[in-house]
Amino acid sequence: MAKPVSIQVWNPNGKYRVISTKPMPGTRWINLLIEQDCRVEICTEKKTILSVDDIIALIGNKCDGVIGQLTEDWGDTLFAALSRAGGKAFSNMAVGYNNVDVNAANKHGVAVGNTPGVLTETTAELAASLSLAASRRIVEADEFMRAGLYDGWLPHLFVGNLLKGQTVGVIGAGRIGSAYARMMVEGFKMNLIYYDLYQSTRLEKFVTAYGEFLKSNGEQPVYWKRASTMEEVLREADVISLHPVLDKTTYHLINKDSLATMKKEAILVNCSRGPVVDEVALVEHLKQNPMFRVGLDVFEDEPFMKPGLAEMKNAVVVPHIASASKWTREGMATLAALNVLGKIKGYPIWSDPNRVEPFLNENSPPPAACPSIVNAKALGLPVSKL
Ligand SMILES: NC(=O)C1=CN([C@@H]2O[C@H](COP(=O)(O)OP(=O)(O)OC[C@H]3O[C@@H](n4cnc5c(N)ncnc54)[C@H](O)[C@@H]3O)[C@@H](O)[C@H]2O)C=CC1
Ligand SMILES: O=C(O)C(=O)CO
Repeated sequence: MAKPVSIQVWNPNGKYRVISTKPMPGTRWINLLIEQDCRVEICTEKKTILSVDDIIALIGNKCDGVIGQLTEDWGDTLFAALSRAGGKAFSNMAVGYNNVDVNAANKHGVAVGNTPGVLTETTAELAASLSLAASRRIVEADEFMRAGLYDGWLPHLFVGNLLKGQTVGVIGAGRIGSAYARMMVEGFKMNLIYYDLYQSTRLEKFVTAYGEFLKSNGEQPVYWKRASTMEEVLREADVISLHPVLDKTTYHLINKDSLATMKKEAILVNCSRGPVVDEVALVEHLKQNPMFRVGLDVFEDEPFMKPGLAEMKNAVVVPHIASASKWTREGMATLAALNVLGKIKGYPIWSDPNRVEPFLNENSPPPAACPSIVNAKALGLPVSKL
């Protein structure tokens, strides 16, 4: 058993004990909990990733709800501990919840929250940044400059790819994938090919309308295509960005064979989850194809990179920062806190997790609902009429 971890306490006399396994940005989330009679305990332990034992020590004998992080392993052991302590609510401070065993939560009657919507644009913007950084070799050029190697303009110096008129491929055209597609189509006049299990009519309508607008201005229009297989996207796209959930259908979706299907000079961006890409196969592909470039925010064995990746000049790597804008991170903290608070207070579940703005308006109290509970149906929780 790990020794008890250090904590900061807010509102010590609050009736409901809510734990946050990490300090989170902003103070609104703390105030919202305190106003509703919660004692808030924030783990201030220096170590970045808490173990299951650390979290069990935090939960203790009485705990009404926990706000946790995507780095934590929320399985049967933790849900059993939370349930024994009287807890009925857990929320990830993340939209992705592949670190959570939802069946185990169901078994112990614990509601599982996530934070959709508030990070859509921020994450899409990072995917767009990685697309540009990779296509225009920005990191390589920056390193070259700082190393004092620049001794004058040259016709061949850091020549990269023009995006305009090329095709952007999106795999997983949900909230973030669609936002990214729109940025790339509108911002760089790229054509779109996408693959998803579901049709994205709104995205298609957007590209059609933008194409018509360009045409009416005498410019080359843009086009969209919904691919019937992922391979079609891999074959046709010049820039491919991955935005599906991580589950058993998307594990190693990009592997040796799929990499071989892509164009030799293609750009691959991953802002979804590391295991969507077979990183060992990717390193080999980067070695064999120096004109193939990659922009990665996530890694298969975070916080580590597979051997060889750090040495690859044709890879841009950043440490899982896609949702890291101040507004988004504060909003994620608010949504996670309101998921836990709402369940503690017996509020119903917000009917549309794609429309969370009312919870984020700092000038008015949030609706009396849980913004997003992924196992609401399994637990038979009522839906808000608001
Ligand atoms: N790097 C980062 O910091 C961040 C990463 N994420 C990741 O992005 C993921 C997506 O987030 P949202 O767009 O909000 O979720 P979403 O649920 O709106 O979109 C996911 C899409 O993936 C599609 N999909 C599922 N299985 C698929 C398959 N086998 N092939 C193709 N498409 C498939 C779904 O139909 C859906 O349209 C999250 O689950 C999370 O893992 C999200 C935010 C920040
Ligand atoms: O929300 C998520 O799923 C993340 O990866 C962090 O923003």
